[in-house]
Amino acid sequence: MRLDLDAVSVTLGGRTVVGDVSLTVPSGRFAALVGPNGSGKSTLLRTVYRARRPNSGTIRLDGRDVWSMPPAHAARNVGVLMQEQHTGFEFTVAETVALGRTPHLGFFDRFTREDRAAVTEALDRTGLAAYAGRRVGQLSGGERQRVLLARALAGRPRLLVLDEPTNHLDVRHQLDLLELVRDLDVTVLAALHSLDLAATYADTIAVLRDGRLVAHGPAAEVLTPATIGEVFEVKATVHNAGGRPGFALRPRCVCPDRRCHWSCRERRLLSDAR
Ligand SMILES: Nc1ncnc2c1ncn2[C@@H]1O[C@H](COP(=O)(O)OP(=O)(O)OP(=O)(O)O)[C@@H](O)[C@H]1O
Repeated sequence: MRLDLDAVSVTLGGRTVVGDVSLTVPSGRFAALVGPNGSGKSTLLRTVYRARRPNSGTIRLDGRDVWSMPPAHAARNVGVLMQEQHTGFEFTVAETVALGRTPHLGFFDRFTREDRAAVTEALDRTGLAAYAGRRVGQLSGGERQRVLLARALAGRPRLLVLDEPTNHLDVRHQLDLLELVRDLDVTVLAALHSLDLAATYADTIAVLRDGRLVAHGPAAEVLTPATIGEVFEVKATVHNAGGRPGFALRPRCVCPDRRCHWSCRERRLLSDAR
């Protein structure tokens, strides 16, 4: 499923937090959204899965405006893994994952063989088959994150929107999740904080700063020392890590006293605010 964002802007609290963002993710491709805290990544993702209507601009799935289509149609096509998503802790893993089939069911519909197969497949793919009967409240944060991914996959989406999907996951499960997502035959738009993971798994990287799209393209073209340095305010060196860019990052001093650490940056912000 092709995703097109055209001049998308969102204003919150009188401030433009996403400004005039246009980008395309072709069908089956994986685009990573990177940018500093507060740069508008989550807000932009929310416009795609219909949680936040943009003030202007359009979002199209295979050419159809997401905000004009019936909500159920969007829900059947778009799987979502948000930050800090809440789940009913008293539900079992299987029950939670089964909720991912909701957009496919009418009000009085019963679970069909296809629904059950989709849930089983999602549990298998995320390595959760053995957890099916466990209560979600008894799981670790990382295990719960996998349950939420399984719930998104159970809907057999054609577009996956992921907001920091590797939060709470240990290194192996971060890799497992992104390998799994990359190998699915779906389009992916994922906000990631790790430049290394973005460069390893995404076909293209979209860089946001202050709500604006600074660059979008293959990692080797976009994640340059100059762009990383400017956008994240760090010193970056980029090396070849097995055919894709790898990064060494150090703090960059932005203070008059040239002391590179958080507290001096905080002091500067405080003195600017006074
Ligand atoms: N409801 C709201 N009202 C006012 N401002 C908001 C609201 N929601 C978000 N913001 C602001 O919009 C900006 C973008 O927030 P957003 O959560 O999209 O950033 P982000 O890039 O996802 O950040 P992070 O990496 O920290 O998750 C932030 O400055 C945030 O404070």
